[in-house]
Amino acid sequence: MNAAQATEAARGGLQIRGLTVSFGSEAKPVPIVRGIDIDLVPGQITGLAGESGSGKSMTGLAMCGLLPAGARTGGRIDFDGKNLLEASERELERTRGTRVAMVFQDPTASLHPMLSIGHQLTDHLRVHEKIDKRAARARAIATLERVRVPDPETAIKKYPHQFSGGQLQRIAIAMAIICEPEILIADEPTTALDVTVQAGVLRLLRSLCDELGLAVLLITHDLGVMSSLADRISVMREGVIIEEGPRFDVLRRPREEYTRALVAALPNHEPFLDDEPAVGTDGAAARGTEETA
Ligand SMILES: Nc1ncnc2c1ncn2[C@@H]1O[C@H](COP(=O)(O)OP(=O)(O)OP(=O)(O)O)[C@@H](O)[C@H]1O
Repeated sequence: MNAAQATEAARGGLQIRGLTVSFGSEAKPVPIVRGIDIDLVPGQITGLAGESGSGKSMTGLAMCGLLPAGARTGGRIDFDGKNLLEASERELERTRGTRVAMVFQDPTASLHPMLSIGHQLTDHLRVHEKIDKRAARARAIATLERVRVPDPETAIKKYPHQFSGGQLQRIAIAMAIICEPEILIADEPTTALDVTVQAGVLRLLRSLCDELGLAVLLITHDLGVMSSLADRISVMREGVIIEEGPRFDVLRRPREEYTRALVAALPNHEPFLDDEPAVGTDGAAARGTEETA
């Protein structure tokens, strides 16, 4: 580790530098991510916005060592003094789900349909921590409480099909945070949800970020989602970050034509143009009423 990396490691969070992801052969590479920099800071939500196919998900997957077979990477993903791109599969297994966790668009992707919620939460915990069954059950209940799943004592006995989409996403978030990770990557976490429950899940992410000091990467094509949540926003286009900055700078004074078009396309973008932010960068809205549907 050089001096600069040692300083970053001491600061915590995660730093992506010059990340590239490509497919195809070495002779004919198809670049997907073309040398991007992103900082994930404890207690902050970093938004990664951009249209479909711009490389957002590949960026998130690279951070977890979950890129599809055939993907080639370059650059660095520095976490705790190590470049995750050079980590062995064993090291990645130890990190993934415990220190760097991911939530996907479809919560059922991280839940087994035939196992009770309690079984899945405690199994996941006990794979990674030396903890007896009773203590694991208590942690599962406490984590479900933290993500505002009603009646956790009953919920742990139920199966995924017995919950609504919004509740399932909360349970998937519980799976992601039960081992107390430092980094949470949320890839389109509300895209599949009914609009009436989206806001509640987003507020939950904000409050977890604030309460647990999580460094969150929020990936979404929907700039509207960022507008109420992210501290900083990076806008990605064709594998490149074309604009980056504090949320209200990016939304109110976009420098790039592409970002301006994204902002203009929002159905109701007036709040971002107000002098007073609709939601403070300190996550004020997150502390408001939180529906749990
Ligand atoms: N296994 C693969 N081989 C080759 N190209 C791939 C593979 N998987 C994904 N891609 C390409 O990588 C590009 C970026 O995909 P990515 O999923 O990161 O985009 P995105 O910005 O997250 O968009 P979306 O919101 O649609 O998921 C896409 O053009 C896709 O076709």
